[in-house]
This record gives sequence, structure tokens and C-alpha cells, in this order.
Amino acid sequence: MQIPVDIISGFLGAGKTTLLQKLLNECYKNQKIFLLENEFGQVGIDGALLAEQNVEMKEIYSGCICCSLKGDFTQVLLETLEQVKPQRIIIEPTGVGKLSEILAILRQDILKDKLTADNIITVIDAQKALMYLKNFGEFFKDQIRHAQTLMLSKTKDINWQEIQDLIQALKPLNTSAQWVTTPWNELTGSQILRARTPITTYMTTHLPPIIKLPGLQNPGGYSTKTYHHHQHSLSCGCHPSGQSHKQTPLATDTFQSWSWENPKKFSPEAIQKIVTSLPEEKKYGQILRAKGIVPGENAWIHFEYVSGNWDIVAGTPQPTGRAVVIGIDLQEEQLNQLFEA
Ligand SMILES: Nc1nc2c(ncn2[C@@H]2O[C@H](COP(=O)(O)OP(=O)(O)OP(=O)(O)O)[C@@H](O)[C@H]2O)c(=O)[nH]1
Repeated sequence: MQIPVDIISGFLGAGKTTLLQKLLNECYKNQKIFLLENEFGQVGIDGALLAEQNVEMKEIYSGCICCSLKGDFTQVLLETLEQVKPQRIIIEPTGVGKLSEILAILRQDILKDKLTADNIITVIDAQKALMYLKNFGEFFKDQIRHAQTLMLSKTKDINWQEIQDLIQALKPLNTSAQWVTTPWNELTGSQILRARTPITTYMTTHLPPIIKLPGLQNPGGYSTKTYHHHQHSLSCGCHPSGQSHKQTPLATDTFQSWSWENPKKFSPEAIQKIVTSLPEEKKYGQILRAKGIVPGENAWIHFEYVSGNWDIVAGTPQPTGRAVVIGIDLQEEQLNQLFEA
């Protein structure tokens, strides 16, 4: 029997984890789900947010399962099928992960008879989509081209004409995917899943060809680096299979992450000062995404930052405080000072 696989794709901060939480709560309560979370940075934040969902979960850190961690990805899938025996696997790739590469990995000989693509959803931040299309087209377009359902997020404050213009700009990339434009809180999870293009149509029009992926014959172990200390930076290294960076110098090669683990306590005002400072590009680099859960004086604080927009809410206690920043030309020392001042 082939195990159905859902992939919730989408660029940095699009709303993948938010959608995942909705689907887990509303659609998958009675299924044995295995959740595979991929974080670009060296510390996991989404895993902490999803921990209350009571599903079996594995986090793979420090890169993308579509490229630098594809061996780990394959190994996790094989071990999950053998040991966990889930009824469904849900994958949340990083925001800079290539959907086509992930689909190609699922179609390797070693996996293709064991797994079947079921819901392939790409979440698109309606407020940032055109900027991402212009600046980070390589990954952004790939995520759109290979989706079965294209879900616009953050549409509540956008008028219908802008939404229509956005769809017109993106539609040439994928003419058969079903669009979801209604704010999600007005829809049930089942409505979202039912909106999809029939899987048979999707399979014939969108799946990438089966290709030989180098380095998968001897997959490496998990990235079991549980929690790192201090700061790290990382380049993604995502590139089409079988091609080196030299052959395909992509803008995405320049994404970096800065990760931070520290017991330092913050006030909500201090966190607000941090997130409102992040757009200072000359000082910190071009920051596209930041998120963290840190201790406060009385309660934990959870913050989210997506290209200039931010949100600060109550967090749940974690083993230690954590933050991650993703962007281009990150200025690590300045970020250290910002969080440690
Ligand atoms: N207003 C609004 N905010 C949203 C919506 N979807 C997500 N968000 C917010 O956007 C931020 C990022 O959402 P996530 O679900 O963490 O996005 P993600 O795609 O998992 O982000 P990565 O961690 O970069 O992979 C959070 O503050 C969410 O609350 C939406 O439809 N409307």
C-alpha cells in the first residue's frame, strides 16, 4: 500500500505552519500522521509551535531537504515507513526549498512504490508575492509551478482587484492548479483540501520526470543536532539536481540564516524594538524572515517577522529561548548585539 504524502510548500513566512495547524486540527485528527519539518536555520521554531498537535514529528535542520539534506530526507522517510508506519506523511519544507526537487526525491526508485503524492499545496503570501516573484523568482516560481493547490494567505486586507491582478501575474506559471483566495478562517480544512485539482490531472501535467539524484545511494544520517549554541550562519546551496553551484549560480545560494539560543529574558517592548529594527538593511542585512520564542519576565514571548511585517504573541515555555533570522548578507555581529544588548 502506498502511503499518501502531503507537501505544504511556500516561500518564507507565507503561512505554511499556520495552514498545517489548521489541517491537523480539522482534517487529520483521526489519522496516524507523521510530520516532517524542515528548518533552514540551525534551531527549530516551528516544531515547538506544532508540539501541541500530538502527532509524531521529526525536524531536519540546517539546510533544505531538496538539496543539502536530501540524503537525510530520504533516510527519514525510509525509517518512518519502516518504524512508524503512518497513515499519512505531511512535509513542510523550508521557505527556500524547491518543490520540484522534493517531488523528484519522492519519485526515486527506492521510494516511489511506497509513497504517493496526495495534497501538494503552495501557500503564497498575497502581500509580498510580487516582490518575491521579482527578487527570488528561482525558488518562488518553482513552488508555484509544481503545486496542485495555490493558496493565497493574508488576503483579508487586500481588495479583490489586487487579488485578481496577482493571480493574473502568477497564473502563467501554473494554469491547472486550483486557487484558494478566501481568507482561511472563513473556510474549513476540508473545503481547502477538496478545492484541489484532481490528483490524476496533476500527476500528468506537473510531476517532474524521474531523474537520478546523485548522492542518494548512500543517504546520510539524520541531522540530529538537537540544539546548537550561540550563533551560526549558513548558505543554502540549493541548486538543480546534478548541477554544481558553479554551473548554476542562483540568487538563492546567497540566503543565509543566523540562529540564536540563549536564556536571556525579554520584555515585550524589547522584542518590539528588535522586530522594528530588523528592516534596517544597512545595519543587519536584508532580512526576509525572523521568528523566535523567548522567555519574558512573566510569560514566554513568541515573535514573527516577515519582510517588514511583525507580530508578537504569548509563547509557551521552551527548553531555552531561541530565535532565527533568514535573509541576505546578514550581519551576524550586529544581530548578536541587537539580541544581546
Ligand atoms: N494576517 C494573516 N497572517 C497570517 C496568515 N497566515 C500566516 N500568517 C502569519 O504570518 C506569519 C508567518 O506564518 P507561518 O505560518 O509561520 O509561515 P511559514 O510559511 O510557516 O514560515 P517559515 O517559518 O518561514 O516557513 C505568522 O505571524 C502568521 O500568524 C494569514 O492568512 N493572514
